[in-house]
Amino acid sequence: MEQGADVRNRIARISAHLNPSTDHIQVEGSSSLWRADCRAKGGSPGFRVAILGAAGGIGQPLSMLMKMNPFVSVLHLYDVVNAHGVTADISHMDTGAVVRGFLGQSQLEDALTGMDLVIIPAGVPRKPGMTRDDLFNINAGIVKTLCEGIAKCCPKAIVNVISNPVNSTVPIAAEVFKKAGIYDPKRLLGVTMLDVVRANTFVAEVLGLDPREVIVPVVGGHAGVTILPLLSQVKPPCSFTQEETEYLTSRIQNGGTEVVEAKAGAGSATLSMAYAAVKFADACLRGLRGDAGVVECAFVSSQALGLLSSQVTELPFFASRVRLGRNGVEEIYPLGPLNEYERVGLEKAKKELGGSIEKGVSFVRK
Ligand SMILES: NC(=O)c1ccc[n+]([C@@H]2O[C@H](COP(=O)([O-])OP(=O)(O)OC[C@H]3O[C@@H](n4cnc5c(N)ncnc54)[C@H](O)[C@@H]3O)[C@@H](O)[C@H]2O)c1
Ligand SMILES: O=C(O)C[C@H](O)C(=O)O
Repeated sequence: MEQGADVRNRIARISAHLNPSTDHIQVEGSSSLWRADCRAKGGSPGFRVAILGAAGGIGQPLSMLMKMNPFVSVLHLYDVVNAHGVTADISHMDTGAVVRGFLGQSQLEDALTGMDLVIIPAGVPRKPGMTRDDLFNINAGIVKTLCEGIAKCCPKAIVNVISNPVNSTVPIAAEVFKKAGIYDPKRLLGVTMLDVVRANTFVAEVLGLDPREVIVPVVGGHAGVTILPLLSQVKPPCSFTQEETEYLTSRIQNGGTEVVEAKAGAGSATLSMAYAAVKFADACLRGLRGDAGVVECAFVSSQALGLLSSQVTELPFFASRVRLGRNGVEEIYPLGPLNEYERVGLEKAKKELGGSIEKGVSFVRK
């Protein structure tokens, strides 16, 4: 049995590692004290993950799901509102990760220091009648500021950008990192997983299959015609009529708008996005851990591997199937054989994508 003085000493040692306003660790008996002590020193195995925009519609369910992820040992929840409320709530879940909350710009650096993976769902969502590009004026500045913090505090972290318009916010992040001299294209990934999740679901419906059995590669970008599902490469192998192809392509490209309209002014996809973001983050962590054969679609620099020969298109960024590993993107797969319908779609996608990328680049360079 520990004596009173020993317990007090332990509390004093733990306190030295904790911020009482942000850390939520149960301190009851000697065994829980010991656990808290180990974790406060980063003693438990696993990755350190920060979510920026953690109190939002995506941020909250994403935080909850990341708290359930067995690869996560430390979870930092940052927002400009309600970060501590969400943190207190999530910290009561009896899973392994230690959760800490950070509120407002003055705590951004503490939120980011030492992180292995940073997920960014911060920013405003669409309302009916808006395009994702209509969010640029507000979200570009938010992403820029957050990435400046990443460059300073965790330059080696893998960064998952969710904030729209992804086709522009990822180039913004790249430019910020270049300016800071820490840009590693392998570590910056735009999250297009929701397009894949939707494509798997809609294709499975048409084929009468379980969506978990279906894999649809979706390439290009994350807005309207830039979302290019490759229905000729669906697994398991199958074929579609022209009518099915047109229906599926249009439904996948307009999936976001379908949700925005159904929510009728109350925002855009949050729950399915949190699911998709966690699926993607989990893949990034499995890659970091050294698992083999982790392949997902993501919007990445076409030169992520520093080899012009690996460039999928002439554009500087493009969503492709990528293999994830210890350094982030380890391999970018070529588009593979496209049918005529997909070749036409690719040309449309590239035209729009080029302008969106350029808009992001010049926002930082101006
Ligand atoms: N990539 C995708 O597939 C995809 C899917 C759905 C939504 N999105 C995008 O994700 C973003 C967030 O959507 P949402 O529904 O969660 O919105 P939301 O408004 O519900 O939440 C956004 C959160 O960001 C926070 N925030 C704002 N400025 C911030 C800053 N400077 N630093 C930190 N946090 C800040 C807000 O306080 C809020 O909590 C939107 O831009 C939306 O378009 C992307
Ligand atoms: O459609 C939106 O504005 C949000 C997101 O990009 C989505 O695809 O659901």
